[in-house]
Amino acid sequence: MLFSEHNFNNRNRQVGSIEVICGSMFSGKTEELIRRMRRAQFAKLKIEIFKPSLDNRYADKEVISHDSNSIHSTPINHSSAILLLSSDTKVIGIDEAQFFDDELPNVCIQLANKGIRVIVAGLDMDYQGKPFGPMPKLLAIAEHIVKVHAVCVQCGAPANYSYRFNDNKDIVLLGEKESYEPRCRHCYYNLPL
Ligand SMILES: Nc1ncnc2c1ncn2[C@@H]1O[C@H](COP(=O)(O)OP(=O)(O)O)[C@@H](O)[C@H]1O
Ligand SMILES: Cc1cn([C@H]2C[C@H](O)[C@@H](COP(=O)(O)O)O2)c(=O)[nH]c1=O
Ligand SMILES: [Zn+2]
Repeated sequence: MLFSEHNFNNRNRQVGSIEVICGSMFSGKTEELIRRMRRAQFAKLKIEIFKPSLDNRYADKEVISHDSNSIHSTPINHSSAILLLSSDTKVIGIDEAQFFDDELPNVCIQLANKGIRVIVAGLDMDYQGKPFGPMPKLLAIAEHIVKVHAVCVQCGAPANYSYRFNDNKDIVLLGEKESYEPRCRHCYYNLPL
């Protein structure tokens, strides 16, 4: 099993954990997060999903995938709000984790140590191919990691990078297909054939 849906140990204690879903844009991170959260709902577990309030691309109170799948979420300004807003919750989902503050890994540790299953989705790299925000720390502390891949729009290979085709140099620049496309290593770095 890639991740643990049964969060009880053999002493029947509830055991928390941290799962990370990472990859480029359009790789299916949000779809995978929604899939896992829905399965937890089917298991009648109390769930909560959080996203950074700066990511208001499609909707304020929903996480929406590029395929228009959606699930209710709570926008927050700082990761510490998750600790206040998640009483009795058994499974917590966090989308667009790359935009959160550096406290997010600590918050996830506190939640997991309380027995909560924490599922985090985010871009591992920014458009420059550099580690993005708190993602490297989250990957280091996670029990379970899955890296998903989009399809390179240039050549059809699995894509690991988010290529930005405008001149804006800010690390944070919300956008979709008008500004970004997923690319494989060859096409991202324009390597010779
Ligand atoms: N180049 C592409 N490769 C893969 N999926 C793509 C591509 N372009 C659009 N999509 C769509 O994006 C969906 C994944 O969306 P989403 O889960 O929101 O991705 P992420 O959260 O990783 O950006 C796919 O199921 C597919 O419908
Ligand atoms: C690479 C990169 C992306 N962003 C922004 C663009 C989108 O608004 C989100 C990523 O969304 P997705 O669900 O993973 O498709 O992040 C950015 O601000 N800076 C970047 O370098
Ligand atoms: Zn390619």
